Amino acid sequence: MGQIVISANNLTKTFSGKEVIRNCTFSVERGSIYGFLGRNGAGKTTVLKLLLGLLKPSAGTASVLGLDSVRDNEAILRRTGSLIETPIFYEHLSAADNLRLHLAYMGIEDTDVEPTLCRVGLPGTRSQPVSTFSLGMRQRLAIARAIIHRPEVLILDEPVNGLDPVGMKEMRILFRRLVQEEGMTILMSSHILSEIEQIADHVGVIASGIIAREAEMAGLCKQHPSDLEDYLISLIQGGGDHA
Ligand SMILES: Nc1ncnc2c1ncn2[C@@H]1O[C@H](COP(=O)(O)OP(=O)(O)OP(=O)(O)O)[C@@H](O)[C@H]1O
Repeated sequence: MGQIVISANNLTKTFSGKEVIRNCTFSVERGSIYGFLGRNGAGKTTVLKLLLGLLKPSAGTASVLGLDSVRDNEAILRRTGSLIETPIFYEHLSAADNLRLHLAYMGIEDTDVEPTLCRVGLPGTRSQPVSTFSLGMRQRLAIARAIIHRPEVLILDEPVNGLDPVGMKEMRILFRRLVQEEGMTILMSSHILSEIEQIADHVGVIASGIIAREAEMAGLCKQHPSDLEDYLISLIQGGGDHA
C-alpha cells in the first residue's frame, strides 16, 4: 500500500441529534483518485467538509497530509485545493481577476493565471464578468481555482456538476494528468456511477452516512463484469456488501 494522505477514522457527525455520518473509516493513497459515491443526502459533502476542517466531527478523527482536520485546518486549506458545494465568486470580476484574488489570498505572487484558464477550457474570457458565465463555465472556473496554487491534494465535491459530456471528458483527462504528471492525490465525490467508474482507482460507497463498501475499481470491474452498475446501485441504496 502507498503512503496514505487522507484518512478518516470512525468519523461521526450529528446535526441536531441526528447522526448523518456514522463511524466512517477510509483512506486515500498518494497519487491516486478516490471516488466517493453516494446518493443525494448520503453524507458525501459532510465528510469532505469534516476532512477540510470546515465542520467539526462529533466523534472520530480525520487527517489530510498528516495534519489533523480540526487542529490544523488552516494548514490543510493552504495545501489542498477544494471545491465544496456551489462555488462562490466575485461576480462583477473576470475569471482571471477571481483567480488573481484567490492567489493573493493564498499569499502566492507572480503566477500567470492564463495557463490554468486554458487547462480548464476557459481561454479568452478576458474581462467578461463571472456573472455572465454559464453553469459549466462557473464549474470550470471553480476547478481552476482549486488547482491554480498547485496543491498536493484535491478534494472535490461533485466536480463535474453542470458540465456537458465534452466538459466531463475534458475534466476527466485533466484530473488524470494532475495525478500522473504532477503527483496530486484526488478525492472526489459524485452521485454519477459512470463518472466514478471511469476515473477512480478506488471507490468508497456511502449510504445513509455509513461506508457500505471500499474497493479497488479494477477489482470491482473484474468481480462484476456485466452487472457493476446494478451492484453499485444496490450499495448506494444501502443494500450492504454482498460482493
Ligand atoms: N448544516 C446542517 N444541518 C443539518 N443537517 C445537515 C446539515 N448539513 C447536512 N445535513 C444533512 O446531512 C445529510 C447529508 O448531507 P450531505 O450534504 O453531506 O449529503 P450529500 O451526499 O453531499 O448529498 P448531495 O449529493 O445531495 O449533495 C442530509 O440529510 C442533510 O440534510
